[in-house]
Amino acid sequence: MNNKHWAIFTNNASKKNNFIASLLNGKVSSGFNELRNKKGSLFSKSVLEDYMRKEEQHGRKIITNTAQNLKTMSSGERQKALLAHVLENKPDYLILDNPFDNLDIDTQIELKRKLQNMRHEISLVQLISRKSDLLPFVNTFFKLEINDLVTVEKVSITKRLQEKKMFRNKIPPPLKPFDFGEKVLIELKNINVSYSERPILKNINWKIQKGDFWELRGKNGSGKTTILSMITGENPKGYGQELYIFGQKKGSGESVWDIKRRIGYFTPAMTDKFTGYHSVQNMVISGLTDSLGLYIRPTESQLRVAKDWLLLLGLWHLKDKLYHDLTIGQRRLIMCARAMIKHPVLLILDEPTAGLDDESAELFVALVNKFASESETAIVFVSHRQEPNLNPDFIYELKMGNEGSTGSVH
Ligand SMILES: Nc1ncnc2c1ncn2[C@@H]1O[C@H](COP(=O)(O)OP(=O)(O)OP(=O)(O)O)[C@@H](O)[C@H]1O
Repeated sequence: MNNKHWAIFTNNASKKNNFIASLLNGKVSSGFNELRNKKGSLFSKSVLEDYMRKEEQHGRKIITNTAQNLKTMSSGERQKALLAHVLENKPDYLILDNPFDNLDIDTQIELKRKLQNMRHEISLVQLISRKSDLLPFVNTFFKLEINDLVTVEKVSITKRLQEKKMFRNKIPPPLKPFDFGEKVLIELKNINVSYSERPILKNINWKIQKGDFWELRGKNGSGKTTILSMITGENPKGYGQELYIFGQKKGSGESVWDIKRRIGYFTPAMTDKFTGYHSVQNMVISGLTDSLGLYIRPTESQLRVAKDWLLLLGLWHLKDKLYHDLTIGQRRLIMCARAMIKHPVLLILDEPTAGLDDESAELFVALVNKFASESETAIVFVSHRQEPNLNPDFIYELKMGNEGSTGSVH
């Protein structure tokens, strides 16, 4: 049987959730008649997050019968667990919301192969924001313009944005000078980590110096998040090891506050989930006060530097709008500016382009490149996407092995 399969191209303004809910509730739009009265399942990040919340609330595993809970699994391990779970219910069709986000290249290939193999048994509806993710056997194409489905011909790979259209101004300088004098910011010497006797990291040696721009690569489960939690001082496995964070050995009485105030951290979950009601301008300024959202009256100089950032991003006209009312792409840029505004000693960007459409991802990467070249901040950028325009100075790559992942510098 030749099933019909759909790709729905979304951008950051598309109301994906409305579409998904209607389809699953049997309100089938024209163009999807084959799915009428059929049983559908959803494979998405928000479904995974729901299960994670439920596991925590009920204190037991819900979709797996392994010893490990979803929360401590790597993103790739979670995605695999969810796919197995949604297929157990034997749906007639499966909605896949950006299924390749957060997956390493090999796991993406494996998932593509799996979906290809089941294309005769099950119909697939792929919601897709990066055109390079398109499943090759999909035969029907739509675009979701806010709430409206528009038929499209197979969309060609997007045109590149004109460099000159991006960010003409310089990165606004910090209000206060850089506050760490030494060259070496972070040093991991022969770091080993294992969980329940399972080795994860083996003899990791990594030095991050002032102004370095690093990309951190590695397959799902190779230990990238574990390394980041070492750098931010949050992982207790760092005790007793040769881990130096801003000059201080882990466990030598260092202040968590001192570490945190020197690090700008950006991850999409924190952007997309933020629920307070703050103006765009205040969200940017809150990066100077180490709060998420502004709870004090801003000073003149804070207002001035926020204006420069918003002008740089081309979002000055939105300064009084609620952060909530922006598109996802705009929110990510604002949160990235929020993390950069004080020129932290170290900026960590954890899968920052996941879920963005091609154009927004390109804009985001251009902002990071510009910040790297015009500031003294060191940057660690973690991504599976291998963003084509990212310009890191070095790549730190984790390679998985039986005794844990080892690292190398390129
Ligand atoms: N608290 C924990 N208890 C048990 N196992 C853990 C814990 N934290 C992490 N792990 C395991 O350590 C391994 C490395 O996880 P980590 O999240 O660091 O990988 P990652 O490289 O960030 O993966 P991904 O790219 O999929 O996010 C995984 O196999 C994970 O299941």
